[in-house]
Amino acid sequence: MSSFINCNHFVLHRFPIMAMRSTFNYRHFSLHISNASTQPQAQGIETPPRVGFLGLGIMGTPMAQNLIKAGVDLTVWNRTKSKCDPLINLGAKYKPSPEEVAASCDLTFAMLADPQSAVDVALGKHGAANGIGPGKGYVDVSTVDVDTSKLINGQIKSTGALFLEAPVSGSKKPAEDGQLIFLTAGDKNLYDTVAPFLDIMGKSRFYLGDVGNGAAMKLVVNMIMGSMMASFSEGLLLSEKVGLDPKVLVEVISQGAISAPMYSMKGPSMIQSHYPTAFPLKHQQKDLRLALGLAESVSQPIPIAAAANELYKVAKSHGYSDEDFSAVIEALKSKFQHSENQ
Ligand SMILES: NC(=O)C1=CN([C@@H]2O[C@H](COP(=O)(O)OP(=O)(O)OC[C@H]3O[C@@H](n4cnc5c(N)ncnc54)[C@H](OP(=O)(O)O)[C@@H]3O)[C@@H](O)[C@H]2O)C=CC1
Ligand SMILES: O=CCCC(=O)O
Repeated sequence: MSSFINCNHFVLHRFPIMAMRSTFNYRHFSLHISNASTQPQAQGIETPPRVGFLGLGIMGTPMAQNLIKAGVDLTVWNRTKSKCDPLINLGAKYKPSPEEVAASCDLTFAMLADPQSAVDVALGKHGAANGIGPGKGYVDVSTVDVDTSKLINGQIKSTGALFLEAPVSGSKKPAEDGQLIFLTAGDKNLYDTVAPFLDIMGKSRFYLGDVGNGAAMKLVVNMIMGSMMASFSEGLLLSEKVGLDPKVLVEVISQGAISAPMYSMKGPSMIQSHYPTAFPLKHQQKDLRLALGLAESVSQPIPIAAAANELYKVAKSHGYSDEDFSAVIEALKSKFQHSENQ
């Protein structure tokens, strides 16, 4: 049913999602969360774990839905309460603060917009850290920078709980289909404990060692993606300007060495100036900004990503923040290039 591939110290566990869903039974799941300062809790006792989910945006909602559909005992919270309602209708419980979610659950996942919101929800006034403690775990699946992840890790660990960072590769559709890729780092014990839940929401998971490595991996991946999308945008517009059919360009690319699913998925709608949001442009620009900080921290030049970041900033300034990141092409259209040069 599963295969284990060892790549040096990185271990990739692959489980076909359907196989996982058919074999996962939370009623027979034993919770083993321990660290140096705590004894294993409920070890050997078949306890249905209570799972919390904080942050029900584009990604958090389908991830939480998949947990509910798999039979997980789920408690949700979101800053805008109305986004909890569809999940409550599916059977989720609700608590009015991250603190109360963490206090009432064994494991708490968080899927927040950016570093500031991740810190606020984890460490703020009624944040999860106030309700968490020994025998519990906190899994932050948001895309944040290394320092933010380490800050949250330190505060969560100081309560006696365990911490795992687990940002995801894959967008809205993979989230809906339970096909995300988890880039995890932190407490290995917690990683092992949450693996069945990651396998409900995703198709693969990487354990990358110390806290910060998951955040860094995610930022490198999204740095590449942001630059690819900017370059693709230039190609689409250039092809059109020289009298080529951009639809044919998309087809040519799809058959060659630079083929990527992203181009085939986003190209046709970009040609029609249509950007249905899967990954908001503001989040792609946030990731490029954070990747630039990461590169700065080790004096690594990333001029292509720096140039791409400027384009996303232009697109944001013209109102495309909440559209899909493929709307970066708008920043290259003459109307905006002209106004930027004035
Ligand atoms: N969309 C995508 O394709 C992917 C996104 N990601 C990453 O996942 C994370 C979530 O992305 P996505 O779901 O698309 O984003 P959304 O913008 O759809 O959702 C953001 C979530 O964060 C909450 N939030 C924002 N600010 C605060 C705050 N100050 N306090 C409390 N909650 C807050 C929002 O609450 P509210 O509803 O009240 O606004 C919402 O639940 C981001 O880090 C993103 O970079 C990773 C992979 C793919
Ligand atoms: O962070 C967003 C990633 C989107 C994707 O991997 O398709």
